[in-house]
Amino acid sequence: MAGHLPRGAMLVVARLTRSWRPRYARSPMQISNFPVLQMHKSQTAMRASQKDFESAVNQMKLLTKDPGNEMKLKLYALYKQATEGPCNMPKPGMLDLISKAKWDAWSALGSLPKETAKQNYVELVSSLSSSASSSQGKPDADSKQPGYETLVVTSENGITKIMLNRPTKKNAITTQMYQEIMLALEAAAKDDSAITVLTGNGDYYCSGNDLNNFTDIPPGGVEEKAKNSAILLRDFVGCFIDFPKPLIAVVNGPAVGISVTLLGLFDIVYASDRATFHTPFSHLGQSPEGCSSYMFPKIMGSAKAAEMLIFGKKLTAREACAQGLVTEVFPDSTFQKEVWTRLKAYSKLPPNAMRISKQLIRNVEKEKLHAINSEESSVLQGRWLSDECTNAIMNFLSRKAKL
Ligand SMILES: CCCCCC/C=C/C(=O)SCCNC(=O)CCNC(=O)[C@H](O)C(C)(C)COP(=O)(O)OP(=O)(O)OC[C@H]1O[C@@H](n2cnc3c(N)ncnc32)[C@H](O)[C@@H]1OP(=O)(O)O
Repeated sequence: MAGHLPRGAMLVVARLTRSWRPRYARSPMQISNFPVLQMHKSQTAMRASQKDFESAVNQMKLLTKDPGNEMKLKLYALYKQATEGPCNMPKPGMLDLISKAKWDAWSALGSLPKETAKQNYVELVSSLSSSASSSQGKPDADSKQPGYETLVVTSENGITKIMLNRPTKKNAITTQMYQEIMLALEAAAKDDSAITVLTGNGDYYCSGNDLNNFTDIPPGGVEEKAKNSAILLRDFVGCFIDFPKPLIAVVNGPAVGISVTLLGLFDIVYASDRATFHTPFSHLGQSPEGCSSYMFPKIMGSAKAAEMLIFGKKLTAREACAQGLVTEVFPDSTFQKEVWTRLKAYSKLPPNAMRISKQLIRNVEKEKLHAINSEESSVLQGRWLSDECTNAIMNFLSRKAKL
């Protein structure tokens, strides 16, 4: 919670709990009696109907364990979005902290369609039931994997899903999140799943590097910070280069910066027609990473790659598909249903055959990709120390500039 809400909101949002009295003192938890809450996440995504939504809403009323303030805000926001659409309330005053926290959570969902909000709500309630039944010691094959604060990682039906989970910050990637994604990929490489999926929670896929990462300066000063960041970047991208199984990006909304460049290292990229693809490196005084300086010209030709990587041209999903960066675009209203139906079918293909085919394709240029990754990281290390970059980040952090 600390990283996700303003401090003031964090302090007072605890007061939300007063009107959310846990019922565990009164009756035992009965979540396991509600089949909709035992559905797997992808199943709920595929099937979320009005009935599922209403069941999930009813189930929340019976929840006996307090899910925590952050979760309550997420559920509140999704409920409002699902029933009323985008936030239509006037922004509450600064001193009305509870209403402000709720307003922030709702408005962070932007123009997320009602249907998607409904599905996400059902999924979230389902994930609560998974962790509730695990904590009761019941076997739970599709439970949310523990140990991640910035991600929701689930494994079921042969699919490991890694979901970026900072929706109120548009899933901007913090230093902790880089580390957790690496851990999740490392675990997914070894687990029983056939395919691995990366996606985002909320209205964004990912807004790229969290620009606040640059404000945490170690005792060695900015030079040490730049050096450590370059090492982190190289290791992070290295995990994508080496990932041994089919890796699929489910781009649920706009994507910025490193979340776009990395797409060149995925095997499939499915995008909602609401998604956009933006790499504003020059605007930020930075330079491309994620092996995009090699992969983008290879995928889309050097002129189109230059337009994106040098001039920061933002592509729509359809443009990105025409350029070969995206595999297929789906209408946002049916995106989750269509994509997960497709992925579920792919996950049933023989896993070893898929793994071997992927490695044949990747091994041809794995060494080259590692060399490019090292070079891009080293160039960025220098960029991070430049005035152009420092000024751009200061502008964003002082809210003078937005993309
Ligand atoms: C180890 C280091 C490796 C570095 C690798 C190199 C990587 C490079 C890149 O990824 S470059 C791209 C960096 N990203 C950006 O420049 C995006 C900055 N964000 C924006 O321009 C906008 O926030 C937006 C267009 C993504 C969304 O605009 P809008 O819809 O108006 O929402 P808000 O701006 O109000 O955003 C909501 C909330 O999220 C915070 N936020 C969004 N993106 C970032 C970000 N990248 N870093 C930090 N914070 C971000 C934003 O500040 C708001 O927070 P608040 O509610 O004000 O607390």
